[in-house]
Amino acid sequence: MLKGFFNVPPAVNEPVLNYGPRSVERAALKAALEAARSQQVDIPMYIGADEVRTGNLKELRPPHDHKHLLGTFHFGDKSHVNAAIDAALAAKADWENLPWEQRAAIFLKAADLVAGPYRATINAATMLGQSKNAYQAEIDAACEFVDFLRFNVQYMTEIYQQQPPVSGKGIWNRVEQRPLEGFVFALTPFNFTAIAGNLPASAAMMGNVVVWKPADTQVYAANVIMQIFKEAGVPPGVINLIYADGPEVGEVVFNHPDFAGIHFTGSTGVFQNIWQTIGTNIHKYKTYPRIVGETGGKDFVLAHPSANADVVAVALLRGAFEYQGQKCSAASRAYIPASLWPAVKEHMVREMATFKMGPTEDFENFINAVISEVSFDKLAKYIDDAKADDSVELIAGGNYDKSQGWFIEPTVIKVDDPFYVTMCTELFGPVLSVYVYEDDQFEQIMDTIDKTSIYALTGSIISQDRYAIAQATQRLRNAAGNFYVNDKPTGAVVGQQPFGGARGSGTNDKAGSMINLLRWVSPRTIKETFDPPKDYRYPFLQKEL
Ligand SMILES: NC(=O)c1ccc[n+]([C@@H]2O[C@H](COP(=O)([O-])OP(=O)(O)OC[C@H]3O[C@@H](n4cnc5c(N)ncnc54)[C@H](O)[C@@H]3O)[C@@H](O)[C@H]2O)c1
Ligand SMILES: N[C@@H](CCC=O)C(=O)O
Repeated sequence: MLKGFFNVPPAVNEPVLNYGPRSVERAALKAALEAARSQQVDIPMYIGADEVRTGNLKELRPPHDHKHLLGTFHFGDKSHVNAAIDAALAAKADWENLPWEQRAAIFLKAADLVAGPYRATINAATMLGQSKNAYQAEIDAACEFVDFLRFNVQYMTEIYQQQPPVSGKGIWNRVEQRPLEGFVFALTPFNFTAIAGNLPASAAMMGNVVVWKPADTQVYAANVIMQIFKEAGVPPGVINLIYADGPEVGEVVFNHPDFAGIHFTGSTGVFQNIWQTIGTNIHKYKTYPRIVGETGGKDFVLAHPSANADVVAVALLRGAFEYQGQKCSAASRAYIPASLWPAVKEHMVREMATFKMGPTEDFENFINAVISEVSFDKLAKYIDDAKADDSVELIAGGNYDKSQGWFIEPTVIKVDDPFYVTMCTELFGPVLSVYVYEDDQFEQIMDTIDKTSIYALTGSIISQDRYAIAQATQRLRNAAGNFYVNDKPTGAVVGQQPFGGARGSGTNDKAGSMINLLRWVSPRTIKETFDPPKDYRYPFLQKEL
């Protein structure tokens, strides 16, 4: 066995490629898209060393082209959840006893595979399966995924290096970071390929074994992630990928005595149900499970009267509509001073008329489809209700069409009531609600922002007045876990802006940071005494002479 204090290559952010006309990366991506469209994949579950095919097939179709079949995946049931847990527990001893540098090597290799030979494949899968355009796929499936893997390896070494600062005379104090006893359950959302890969990988990196269930609408790219993990050398059973009905999986996982933790990203309601179930079952577990959940948002942009109207408009155009507003961080409520509104509105309406909407394979399309018919119908209903409401003014968009794909036109509505339903509820789509406040009501509007929704994920202040920036930073300190000054509220970068919100937005364990990795270990303190006493009597017990 190798012995040494090893350093890992310092993590740096993966450069974002630009996919401009005639670029090498654009050609590679176009070829990968064509290859993916020209075949139908048959996607198994991965349990232990086995690829499991049940014959209970579910179809995968691009959200922007629902007549095209990308392939099918094999849906499982409770027996497969149990099999995945058994496979994880069987792999546990070997995996947790593997020297940490070997685990590090596997995930560093996975990062290089994503950055290199799999880049076009994983981006193409994300573009087709989740309807992200080339740039949105690149910053997610390629760059953020690579960053998660490389930075987490570095944080892992930093965690292992943290040792008690003092060892008294004749004593050596040490801290060991044990993997959790049992298995970790990774439950991942549809909207970020990087998050889907990171939730199982971060727990596994720290020596845990994992059962991973992605969203049905993300299975197409999840399958590529699993191929990368396998090629990188993740041993069988360490990460088991299953597809089954969420509540059915939950019933098995949350009743299992070896359930040691959940790594969740998704909606607030689902997470709150999970937490409640875990609480009810707490006596069934061998250890108190770690509960990590990053959840929904109702993210705000606050413009101060001193703000530049173009900066505000661009923060909203990008923040609200990139990836069709399906980012937990998406700007979905804006507070604009009356003096600035005409210029902001003019800029937005003018530019939104230039948005092209359509399939991801046409690189001119800035806007693509929303993820599913369920999401489409929900968004269409909110738009219809808003159009029918006298207190709401339609500023832009408002149309939708499901004939080819789940297309919702980017929509801006202006509301008279700052607590109108679309100001409070997470819609998860390209609908931005704007409230125009009187210029002298800046302080009052911050109180309104703070109490409008249950969430506290991201938010922005846009201002050229430093006093206003300072005031908003202080007053809104609990309204967002990621706060932006003169920027849009989306696009956090691993290693630069650790990501996560509080209140109804999650446990704020900051994905892609040391804070998150600490949730997947259980420290053991070891005290060694070199010359232990051989008589129980302390000096004070001796008789005074
Ligand atoms: N805070 C963050 O970092 C962050 C990041 C990405 C997405 N999100 C949030 O995720 C949501 C969008 O993703 P989504 O639609 O995939 O979320 P979702 O909650 O519908 O699904 C998340 C996962 O939970 C599973 N699931 C759903 N219902 C379940 C149940 N009753 N029991 C067990 N499992 C169940 C799904 O199959 C999926 O794998 C939004 O609310 C968004 O804000 C948050
Ligand atoms: N981390 C991403 C959002 C992830 C949630 O969907 C961002 O900062 O935009």
